[in-house]
Amino acid sequence: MDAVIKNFPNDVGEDQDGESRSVARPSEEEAKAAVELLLRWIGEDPAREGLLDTPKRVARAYQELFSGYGDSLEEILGRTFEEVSGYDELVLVKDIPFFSHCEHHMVPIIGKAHVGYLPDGRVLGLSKIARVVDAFGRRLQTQESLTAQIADSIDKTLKPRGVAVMIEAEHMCMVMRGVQKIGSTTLTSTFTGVFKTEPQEQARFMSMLRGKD
Ligand SMILES: Nc1nc2c(ncn2[C@@H]2O[C@H](COP(=O)(O)OP(=O)(O)OP(=O)(O)O)[C@@H](O)[C@H]2O)c(=O)[nH]1
Ligand SMILES: [Zn+2]
Repeated sequence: MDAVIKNFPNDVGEDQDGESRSVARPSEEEAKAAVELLLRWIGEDPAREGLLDTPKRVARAYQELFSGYGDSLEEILGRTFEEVSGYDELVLVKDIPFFSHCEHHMVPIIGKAHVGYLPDGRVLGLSKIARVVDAFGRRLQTQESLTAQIADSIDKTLKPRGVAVMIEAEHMCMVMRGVQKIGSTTLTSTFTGVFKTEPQEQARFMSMLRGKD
């Protein structure tokens, strides 16, 4: 064991029960041995030339694909600034591409996130919204949790009048295996604040998303 990483599956530093959690992290050698085992599990020979460096490559690729566990939401969302022009209308960043992995099969989820909020004096740098999507996307996920985590983290740190998040994604566990439904898309949405309490705000988000505003 060479380190202990904090696992933040559901929120900024908390698990689904609201308690902070940490898991023991194996060494890179241990991770490589696990990949070698999986190679044998699929019927491969880890000793053949083409596969000699594969455990190392996979262990490193996993570090990149799952780098979200190391991202600090406080750092990403900590820098907000006052909107001096007095703009207090909907800010919508749409079509943010992301790659995630489903927590059931550990295969890719490929999709787009649409994130909107109604400022209450302070605004976020636009790139930070895309960074939040990546920070939660680069973890094992369900689409529902991903949607809720993006909304919650922006809601808690920026404290806007409301946050609206919609995600459209294709789950490779439904495409490449199992029911094999190529082209099926899953849509999820979550609303906080006035998007929840005022139907016309939610309708405005939806029509702006569809380009009708
Ligand atoms: N709600 C939800 N379900 C998901 C998501 N990603 C994958 N799943 C589903 O998780 C379920 C896991 O079902 P299980 O019956 O335990 O696993 P399985 O035998 O591999 O299921 P099949 O995919 O039907 O073959 C499947 O129905 C997947 O489609 C997600 O983001 N949200
Ligand atoms: Zn899956």
